[in-house]
Amino acid sequence: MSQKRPFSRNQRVELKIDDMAFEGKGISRVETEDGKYIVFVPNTIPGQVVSAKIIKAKNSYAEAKLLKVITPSPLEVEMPYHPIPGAPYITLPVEKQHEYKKNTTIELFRRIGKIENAADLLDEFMSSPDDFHYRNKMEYSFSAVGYDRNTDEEFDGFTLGFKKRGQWLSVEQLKKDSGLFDPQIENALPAISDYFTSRGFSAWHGLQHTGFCRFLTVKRSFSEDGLLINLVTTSSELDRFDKDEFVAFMKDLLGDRLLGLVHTLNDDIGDRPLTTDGKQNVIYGKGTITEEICGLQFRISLESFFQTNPASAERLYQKALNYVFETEPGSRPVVMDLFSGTGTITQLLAQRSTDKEIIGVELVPQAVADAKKTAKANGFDNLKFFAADVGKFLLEHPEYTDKIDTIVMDPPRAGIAPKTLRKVIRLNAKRMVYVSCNPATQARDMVTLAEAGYKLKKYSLVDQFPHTAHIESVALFER
Ligand SMILES: C[S@@+](CC[C@H](N)C(=O)[O-])C[C@H]1O[C@@H](n2cnc3c(N)ncnc32)[C@H](O)[C@@H]1O
Repeated sequence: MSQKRPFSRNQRVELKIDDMAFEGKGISRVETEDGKYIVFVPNTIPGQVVSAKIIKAKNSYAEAKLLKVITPSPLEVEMPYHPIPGAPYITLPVEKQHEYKKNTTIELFRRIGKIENAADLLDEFMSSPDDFHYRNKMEYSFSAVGYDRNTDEEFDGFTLGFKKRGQWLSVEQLKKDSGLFDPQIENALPAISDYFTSRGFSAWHGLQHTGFCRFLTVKRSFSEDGLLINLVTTSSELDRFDKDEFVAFMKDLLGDRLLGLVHTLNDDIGDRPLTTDGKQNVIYGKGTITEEICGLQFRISLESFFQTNPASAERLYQKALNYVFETEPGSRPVVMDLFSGTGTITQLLAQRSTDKEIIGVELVPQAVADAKKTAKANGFDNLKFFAADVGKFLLEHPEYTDKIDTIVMDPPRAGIAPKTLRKVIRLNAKRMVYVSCNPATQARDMVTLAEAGYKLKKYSLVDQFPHTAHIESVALFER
């Protein structure tokens, strides 16, 4: 039934949040003459009263952007951390976050994936081994335009921290640990800011394209208990920058935990830390770190992709592997890992499946090169990696049809392109284990798989990113 829209675009409204939908979208049910009208407000918590701006107004619902929380929810608890845009639900107890993530994903699989018994097929909801300080990388921005969360105002001044939610210019100075990453480096950010301001260095101004300090990106190895830091600057004030003094300062701050310090020169106006022209110098220690997952060693450079919460990724992978190996392995000779990235799953498959040919297919050549290197270092020689688009690869290799018992696939957030999924189906595998960082696209793909005779047997959900809206899913399909 259509009704009159109670709100128009750009209107500022005050809303009480009643419930939560998939992806952590707060739901406000507004009383109108025609009944209840729904407004979705991402980054809000049931029970909050918020000020929001309508960005889309349809007859049946509207979407709004959070401007400010006016009254907190009775569900929220005090946190000792600096609030950041990347952790909008940190004040909601983790058990409550799990409840919302679980219920909204079940509902999504029911509604979009057409899985009527989605609640019964949930095998396990797995929490992250650590609910706090679980991340292994963070990117901080320097800015000449600051943001003050208390007054909600911008000001001219040197800051180092995270950008204000939803925009790219102003940055709020991170004053202490955010609860997500490494407390030692985050508690030290004010001192790093002071280091540069006391020596008269300027911060990047995103509109004027001027300034020296641009980004501080940090990678952390849990197994080495150390940090690899990349300072990104322009060349504008380079003649005054004393690298040795900066190294000494950082060593003093971090001690033995400083594994490497890289200085990247980036004069591009684009808002990205890494440049393409290679002006990167290791000014202290080493330029890569290593991490361990399920007993395998991975070398991580500044550029390479690696799971952001390794301890939780380990649980996710173990679950995926259990789904692959819990049924009778079958006699077909090939196992395929599609969208294989840096080859983590491929190598874990090789650990447990020595008599099969194991194939990884991944689009990004750099990731494939990393995968080959780590596979060699970990002693696997029954692996083949192809740098190719999955759809194109399958078109060019019809010989794998009927040769596979199990396909593992871990596509990006956008899911699997419909044409590519049809090619995967044509391989005629007996089982598919589908790992997804976006259950919304996985739900869409479930419909295509069901039409092709692949029945969802069970799935597990993994809370890889506590305090955010994200949830990972691993699902087993059988023909
Ligand atoms: C979620 S990641 C998979 C991570 C991988 N399992 C790992 O542990 O490193 C998805 C991967 O799919 C790759 N990708 C995206 N589109 C692709 C395509 N059309 N064909 C092949 N790979 C693709 C991305 O580059 C990315 O590495």
